[in-house]
Amino acid sequence: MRVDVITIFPEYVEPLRAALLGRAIERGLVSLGVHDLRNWTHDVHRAVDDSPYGGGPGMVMKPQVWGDALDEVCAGDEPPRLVVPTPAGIPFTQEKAREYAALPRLVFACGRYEGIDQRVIDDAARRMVVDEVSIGDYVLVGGEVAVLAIVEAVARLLPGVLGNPRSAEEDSFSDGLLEGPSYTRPEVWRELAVPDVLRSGNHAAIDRWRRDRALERTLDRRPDLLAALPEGALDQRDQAL
Ligand SMILES: Nc1ncccc1[N+](=O)[O-]
Repeated sequence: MRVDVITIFPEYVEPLRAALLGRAIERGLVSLGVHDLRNWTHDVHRAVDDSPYGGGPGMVMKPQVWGDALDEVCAGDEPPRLVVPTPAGIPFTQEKAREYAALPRLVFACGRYEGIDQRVIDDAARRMVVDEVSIGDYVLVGGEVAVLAIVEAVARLLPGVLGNPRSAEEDSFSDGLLEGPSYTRPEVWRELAVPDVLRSGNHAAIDRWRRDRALERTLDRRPDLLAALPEGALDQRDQAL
């Protein structure tokens, strides 16, 4: 997979080259390009923003600069998926991460200030699929943090990136529920014991216990996820909980 990030703070996304993703890059599973948006400015001040039409606070990023940057970075036979992180976007979910993990190319446009001139999105949408996505209902200063989160969520799904591929299948959200509690040695720690069933060796009982804890936690913390489960996802026993 080829990932390109366009930002005015290229150093902000350098962490992508570390750890998990660093290994994926070394092994050629992901190739990463980071581009400084200011390379496409033409004035001595290297301006990337201007005041908003209609007034209002803050600044808007200029269409000409972004247009030239996207023309160059998105060039190629296969148009990339253009991902624009914004608090005004559709929710980025594990399902979206799985969708992106199947794509050959992702280009991330990191907006700062009050966002990017809408015509940049509208123009790009003439040539490629553009996703405006949000990683949460809060306002960050720019899209770079969202890119770190999205690229990590996607890269860990790529075959060969994670040591144990099963963990990607079994983590939270893979079955629509939150993951329940986990335990490791020692059996008792500060007078807190590991639930007996987990040491019973009875795998059917263990799976049942884990699903019950996941259902309870999801009901308690994210009832919206329960409501979103496909028809029939909960069996009789689940309903009883
Ligand atoms: N929440 C956000 N705030 C600023 C930029 C991007 C954002 N996001 O969620 O992708």
